[in-house]
Amino acid sequence: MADLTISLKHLVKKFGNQTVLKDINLDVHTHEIVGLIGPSGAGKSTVIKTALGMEVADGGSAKVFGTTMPNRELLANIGYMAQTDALYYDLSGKENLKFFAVMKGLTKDETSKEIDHVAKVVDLTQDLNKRVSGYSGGMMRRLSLAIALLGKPKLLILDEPTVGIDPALRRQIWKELQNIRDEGRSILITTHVMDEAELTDKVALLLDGKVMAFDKPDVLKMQYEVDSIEDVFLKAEGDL
Ligand SMILES: Nc1ncnc2c1ncn2[C@@H]1O[C@H](COP(=O)(O)OP(=O)(O)OP(=O)(O)O)[C@@H](O)[C@H]1O
Repeated sequence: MADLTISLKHLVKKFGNQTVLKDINLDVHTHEIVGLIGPSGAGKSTVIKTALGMEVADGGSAKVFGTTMPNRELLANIGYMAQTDALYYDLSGKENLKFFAVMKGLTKDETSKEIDHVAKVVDLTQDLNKRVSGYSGGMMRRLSLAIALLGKPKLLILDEPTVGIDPALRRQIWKELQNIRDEGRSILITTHVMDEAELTDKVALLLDGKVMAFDKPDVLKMQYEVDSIEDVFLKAEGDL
C-alpha cells in the first residue's frame, strides 16, 4: 500500500514582502516519482527547502513521514541533493562518498558495495580517485547525486539533478530512479527538462505561488489538450 512521504498543506512562504509560496498543496507517496516543474524563480527550491525544514513556513503545514522537519532521526531516511554542490573539494570523489557513508551510518561492507553501485549509476567509477577540485561542473553534480543515493534512503529529494549531464547518462540515471520507485521508495524531483517530466508518475506545475496542476503526465496532456508536458507548461503560462 502506498504511504504518504511528503504532505504539504496550504503552505505559505515569504521572503520579506515577497510571498513566494501562496498556497501549496502537494502529496508524495511511496512508489511514486513526483516531478515539480515551473518557471525559473517560481519557488521550486523553496518548496523543497520548506518541506525539509531548512526554511521556516509562514503558514500551512509541511510534513515528511508525518513529522514536521527538521528531525534528525528522519534525515537518515532522506537523500537530498541541493542545487549547489556541498562537496569537499580537496578530497577525491571516493573520499567524499566514504565521508557521507559514515554520516549515514553505513557499515564498511555496505559502504564499499554501495559506492561501487552509485558510482556506476552516475558513471564516475573511472574518476573516483581524482580530487573533486579537478572535476567538471557536471561531474560534481553526478557526485552529489551519488551521495544522495547512498544508504538507500526511503525518500529522495532531488533539485535539478541532471543539469549538465548528457542525454545517455541522463537516461541511465532515470532508469535507476525508476528502479528506486519500484522498490517502494519515493522521489520528489525538480527539473527544467520537460522530457524528464514525462517520465514521472505525477507532475506538479508550480505557477504564481500555487500548484496549478497536479496529475499523471498523460492526464495533464489530455486536460490541456496538448501532446507534451512542455506544451502543458507553455499553455498554463499563457504562452501557447
Ligand atoms: N533566502 C532567500 N531570501 C530571499 N529571497 C529568496 C530566498 N530564497 C529564494 N528567494 C526568492 O524566492 C523566489 C523563488 O526562488 P526559488 O529558488 O525557490 O525558485 P526556483 O523555482 O527553484 O527557481 P530556479 O528554477 O531558477 O531554480 C525567487 O524570487 C528568489 O529570489
